[in-house]
Amino acid sequence: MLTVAASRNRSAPWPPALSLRASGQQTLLRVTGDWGRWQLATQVNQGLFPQLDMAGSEQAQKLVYLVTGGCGFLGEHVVRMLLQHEPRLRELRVFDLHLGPWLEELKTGPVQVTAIQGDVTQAHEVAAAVAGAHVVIHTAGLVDVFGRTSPETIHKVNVQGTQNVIEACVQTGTRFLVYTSSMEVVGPNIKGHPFYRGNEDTPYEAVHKHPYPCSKALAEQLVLEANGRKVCGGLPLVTCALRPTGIYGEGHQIMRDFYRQGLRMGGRLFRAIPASVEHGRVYVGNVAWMHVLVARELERRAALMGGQVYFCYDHSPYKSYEDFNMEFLGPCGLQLLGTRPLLPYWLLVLLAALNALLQWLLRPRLLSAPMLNPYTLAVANTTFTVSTDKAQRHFGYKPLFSWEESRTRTILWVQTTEGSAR
Ligand SMILES: NC(=O)c1ccc[n+]([C@@H]2O[C@H](COP(=O)([O-])OP(=O)(O)OC[C@H]3O[C@@H](n4cnc5c(N)ncnc54)[C@H](O)[C@@H]3O)[C@@H](O)[C@H]2O)c1
Ligand SMILES: CC(C)CCC[C@@H](C)[C@H]1CC[C@H]2[C@@H]3[C@H](O)C=C4C[C@@H](O)CC[C@]4(C)[C@H]3CC[C@]12C
Repeated sequence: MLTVAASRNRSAPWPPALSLRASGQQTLLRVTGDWGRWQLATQVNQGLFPQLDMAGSEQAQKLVYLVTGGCGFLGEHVVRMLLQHEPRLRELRVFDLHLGPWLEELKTGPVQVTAIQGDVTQAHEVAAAVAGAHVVIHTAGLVDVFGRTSPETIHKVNVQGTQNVIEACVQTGTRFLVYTSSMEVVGPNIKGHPFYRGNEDTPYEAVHKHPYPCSKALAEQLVLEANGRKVCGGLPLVTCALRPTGIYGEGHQIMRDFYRQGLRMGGRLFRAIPASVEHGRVYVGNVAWMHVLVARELERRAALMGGQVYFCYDHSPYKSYEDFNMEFLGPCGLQLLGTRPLLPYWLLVLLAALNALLQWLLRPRLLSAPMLNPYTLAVANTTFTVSTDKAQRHFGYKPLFSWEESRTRTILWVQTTEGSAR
């Protein structure tokens, strides 16, 4: 018999903990949450759902994986996905500048989870973490399009950090490197050219000025050029890069910010971008799943996949940035007002420029950075969507989560994490 139990405790009254039990004995599925996080802690790591293990549980647990940035928005999903779907794992190293407390709960399963507090800009720390790993999934990065961090720091973390990861692989003999790149490596470009449902081979003039896309483009290039380099022991390094579009899902900070902003404005948001501008989005669970599959298949299909780039995609609908957000914020009680932008575009451009000027004048004293600046406006206002099947052709990727599931999970997350804020 299956029972579902909900519990609330005084110190963390929301969200409630839900558990699914078989015959009143063993907990099969536990959904917990705390004030800042939505956590889905399945017991797959403890061997209760062997049928979910996609790679066949008969294989010995022998592999060591390292996930850099493993405590970030995407990184946490990659870590949890690996524990669920990579039965050959013996040890999972989670490397991050800031370690999350949720890592503790993962340490009780059969896979050794090793938390490593470290900085990718420190070559010796990276080399120590990489030594002995079979696969490195490099998601660590500084994601800043709001001008909170200096261009030098963004370059140091995203480019020098990636170079350190590559050199560590070469020095220590690690052969498989998966890099989390970004759609921003391609575009939108500074000329505002649309990229309409393009694929990895669609010609596009990729010209950047902003430090974030520049750094991601350089880092991706380093990773791809490193493919085939001889690592310690003489075998070739196999690398590839995944390019997510705008990721959404449980833990997405910007979605949370929009929700809070809507609540502050009495449940209303005002349309700023025309509904006809399509912005590519992909569910975090599917992006994580792509990382797991690439990491698994890179050895067997090295000749095909080495040095390749793959957009991350799923069945999320093509919509404008704001209309897409409303798929989640609508069911949470927010309304997007206007079928057309409230302000004329020239005024938005002016406001964005004013924000940038103020930020420049007040630096380094300005602690919070506005969402609207010339760069974010250009990205939100330029069509950029992908339509491709390259990942399916090369390594059999199919989205693990349907659009309905991705949507439901995201709505639940917004409701639970922000329930207390109302
Ligand atoms: N969020 C998106 O929409 C999106 C889209 C495309 C690509 N990406 C890429 O995905 C990756 C993860 O992004 P995210 O959205 O999860 O961002 P995030 O900020 O949530 O995660 C990044 C993680 O990297 C860690 N990190 C930062 N600097 C570090 C350093 N010097 N040393 C070690 N760790 C460090 C952070 O502590 C954080 O945990 C990034 O490389 C980003 O460029 C993100
Ligand atoms: C004009 C305002 C009303 C809206 C501003 C929205 C803006 C903050 C959003 C729009 C598009 C977003 C980016 C996009 O989803 C893709 C990426 C790629 C990824 O590598 C990093 C994040 C980033 C740049 C998103 C940042 C937030 C953006 C610009």
